[in-house]
Amino acid sequence: MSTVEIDGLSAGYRGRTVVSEVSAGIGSGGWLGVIGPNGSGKSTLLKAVLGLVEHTGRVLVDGRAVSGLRHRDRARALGYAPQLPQLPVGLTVTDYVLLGRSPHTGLLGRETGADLDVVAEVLDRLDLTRMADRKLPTLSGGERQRAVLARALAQRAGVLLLDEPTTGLDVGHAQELLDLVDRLRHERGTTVVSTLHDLTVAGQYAERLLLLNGGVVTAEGTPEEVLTADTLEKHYTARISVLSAPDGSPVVAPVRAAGPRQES
Ligand SMILES: Nc1ncnc2c1ncn2[C@@H]1O[C@H](COP(=O)(O)OP(=O)(O)OP(=O)(O)O)[C@@H](O)[C@H]1O
Repeated sequence: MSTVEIDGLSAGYRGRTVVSEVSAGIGSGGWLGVIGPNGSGKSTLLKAVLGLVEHTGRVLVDGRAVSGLRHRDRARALGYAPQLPQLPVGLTVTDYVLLGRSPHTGLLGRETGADLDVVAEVLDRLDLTRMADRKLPTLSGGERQRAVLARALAQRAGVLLLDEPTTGLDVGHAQELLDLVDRLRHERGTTVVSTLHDLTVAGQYAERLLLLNGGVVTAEGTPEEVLTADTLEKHYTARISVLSAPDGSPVVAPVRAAGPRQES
């Protein structure tokens, strides 16, 4: 159960600003989807929320400035699954996911039975139990991606920051993972901020979407408000139709350029 307030957040690398003046508020148990074309600043925005890159502006979790939190408290408040994590080669899946428990372990850093229970539950929910003893480099891309998520979920933070969590996952595992995150938000009030490239999926899960282009917010609102053909064609430089799913949610369909088709 955590609220997040992002206030005038700008961020960049070596003096070059790549995210400018982003503000957004997310209520407890809310899901903000951050969308935008490649290089628009989505990952940088998540890293700035975590305080991992140079930034100005404020991020408040439950009214407390993230910049003022000690490392351990920050890790209890914010769980993070990066897009391209460095995976320690020697660790098994269980050892790696246990790292997510480190903000909760005692001074001696020893895990308890309760920590192991959390890890076992997360592995089960992400369909990783069969691989619990495997070394990370032996996993497929999609299995590795799920292990990264498992570690973030094991942190049991009030806020989850997920950077492209479904990259490399087949449609079934992607759905399973997003359904799991959705359940956490309903069961525990976990607040979610995620980047997502699949715009239809972004609209299915996020309550609100924030569209970045060139590091600035170019649209913000409900999926129905943001996922319009006009807005997407303009900001993605793409040909797009927005259809309506049986439940009324937007389906973003790319449209092939007119031209001769290869006949068989
Ligand atoms: N470590 C870095 N050092 C310097 N520039 C960086 C660094 N990381 C990202 N950038 C630059 O910042 C800009 C925003 O990158 P970012 O990764 O935030 O975009 P993104 O929207 O997440 O992109 P994608 O959809 O391709 O993952 C890009 O121009 C990128 O080249």
